[in-house]
Amino acid sequence: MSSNSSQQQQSGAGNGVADLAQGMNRMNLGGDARSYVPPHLRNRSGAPAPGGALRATPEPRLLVPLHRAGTRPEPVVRIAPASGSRRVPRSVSAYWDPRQGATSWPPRDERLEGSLYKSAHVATGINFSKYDDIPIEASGNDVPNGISKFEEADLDPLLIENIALANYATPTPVQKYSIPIVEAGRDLMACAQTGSGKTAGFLFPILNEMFKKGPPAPTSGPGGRNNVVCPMALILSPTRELTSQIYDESKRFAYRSWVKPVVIYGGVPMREQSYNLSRGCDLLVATPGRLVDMMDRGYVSLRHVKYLILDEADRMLDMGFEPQIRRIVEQMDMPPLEERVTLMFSATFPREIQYLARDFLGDYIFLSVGRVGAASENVTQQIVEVYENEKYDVLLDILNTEPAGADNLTLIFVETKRNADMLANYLYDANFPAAAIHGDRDQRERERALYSFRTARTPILVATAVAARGLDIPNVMHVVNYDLPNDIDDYVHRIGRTGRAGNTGKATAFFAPDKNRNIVRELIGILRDANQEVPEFLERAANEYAFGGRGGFGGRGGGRGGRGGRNAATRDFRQEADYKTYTPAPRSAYGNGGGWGDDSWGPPPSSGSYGGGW
Ligand SMILES: Nc1ncnc2c1ncn2[C@@H]1O[C@H](COP(=O)(O)OP(=O)(O)OP(=O)(O)O)[C@@H](O)[C@H]1O
Repeated sequence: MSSNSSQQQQSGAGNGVADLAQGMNRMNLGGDARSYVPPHLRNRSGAPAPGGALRATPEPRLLVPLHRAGTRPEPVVRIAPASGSRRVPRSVSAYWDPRQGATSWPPRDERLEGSLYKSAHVATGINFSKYDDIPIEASGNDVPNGISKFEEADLDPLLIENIALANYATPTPVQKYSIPIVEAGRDLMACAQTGSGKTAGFLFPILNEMFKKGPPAPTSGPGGRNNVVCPMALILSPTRELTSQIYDESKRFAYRSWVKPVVIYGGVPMREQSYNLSRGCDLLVATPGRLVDMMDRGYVSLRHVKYLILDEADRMLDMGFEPQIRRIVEQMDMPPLEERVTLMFSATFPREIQYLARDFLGDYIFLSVGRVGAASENVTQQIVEVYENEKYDVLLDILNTEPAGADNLTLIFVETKRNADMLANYLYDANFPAAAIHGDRDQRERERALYSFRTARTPILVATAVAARGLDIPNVMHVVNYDLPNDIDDYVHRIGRTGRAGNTGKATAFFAPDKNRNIVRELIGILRDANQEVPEFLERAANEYAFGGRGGFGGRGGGRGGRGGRNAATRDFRQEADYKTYTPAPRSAYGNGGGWGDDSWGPPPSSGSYGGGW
């Protein structure tokens, strides 16, 4: 491609056994964890003797962070030598010389590699190469050429090694372009289908730049404070689980480098997170609410941020999050947009959000892989007409016909937290081991539910929209929309929990004619775009809705695919004729029916028409 606008789960009472067993495991772990003293802290006063009696962990004090203010970074031992471990205690400065760059890498650690690279990787499926057939459009000024292989990019040798360890042979389309775009120092708004590798699409280029450029020169902390951590890259994402997943991915690719990723999110005590921060943080992965808390308490400063990434960017700029994002980006100490690289990624980018996003981006490149807001063609979609009172029976039929199991995890979406708990309980009582995840469960319960789903102890997970975006869970073969969402983009993200990385999957949606007519036209658009069958009852419902005087086709903004549709056909809204004069509809006219806030903060919806939280 050349330049210039180129075409180119609460476990209910029923599932208590699995939860209890796991809870006990955790309790044991917790006890061990409290007695454990890292080797480099042993022999300090107050530390228990190895094997000694448990004692309460003292409130961790802030240690001197990597980017200590006012001095050169002190050698900070990042990996403590455990007896019998092959890890060698070395300081960061032993691997990084400001004049020569990386001088050597720490030795490989097979045990660590085993946990970093084996457990999380989803095998790429038969349709992986088909990603190459998806049309790519990159628009903006001076669009850099894409790459076709990782080797073509000027990647740091350590990153290449880590990519090989992850078994990534070829870049996905979004990665082919994001790498050179970031290398050219450009801002990016990237829209690509669910499961198509967007996470690596932003991690690879920012880690690459960080590996090459090294840590920033230390400067004084705000107000002369020197115990504030100043990450060089900040990744924001809407949910705790997704944030945690991105952190895991960043550890894989930052392996053996000087870059230390840290994760912070709500729902868990701050103490451990602030302790982790105090040990140095170069790449921070956060939910907005917890980040604001940490900044207000003076743990974090953003003044060294060179790379700002909004994953699920359309969600991050939606009404529930926008005020926090503005605060973080515009009202704290983050460098202005000319002095940082800002990247936004999602599978959906409504026009209104593209409009808003301009406030955070410089002269950005818009990259779309396939149609903006389209569902992955790797997911076979089936829509079933079911009235509310029939849903449970139809679900049992499905589960009896296609039993969920270790290789066939089934994810069921419902609209309300209460229904999530109730349905999981009913299923459990009917001998279908199910867990539930939603925003009213505490974080430990949420993690337990997700863990028991991933490990197929409960191969059915009933979820609210909290699990709709970004989660990459191997072997999710079937997504059931027990309740359809009010927002078509939520539908696209939900069904995108299956059919990932070139694998195929199946999605079944219960269309309730009495409730779901508001998204019928957009749903038809999604089905057609993905070459799926459109059932006759849907066409009929669309016609009835159109002539029933209920706001006309498409509801908000004229419907998908039409001029002015939310995910406009013309993709980059800057290419539309009315771009200069365009002003979005009042914010109350759109948004996300699924919920609000980062589930640790945020105002409740002011309008009764929304889903009432995750
Ligand atoms: N180049 C690659 N080669 C092989 N597998 C890859 C490659 N890039 C990503 N993957 C794998 O593809 C899966 C999906 O990637 P990822 O979670 O980044 O998708 P996504 O586009 O962010 O999806 P979503 O829109 O749902 O957030 C992951 O299991 C990841 O490990």
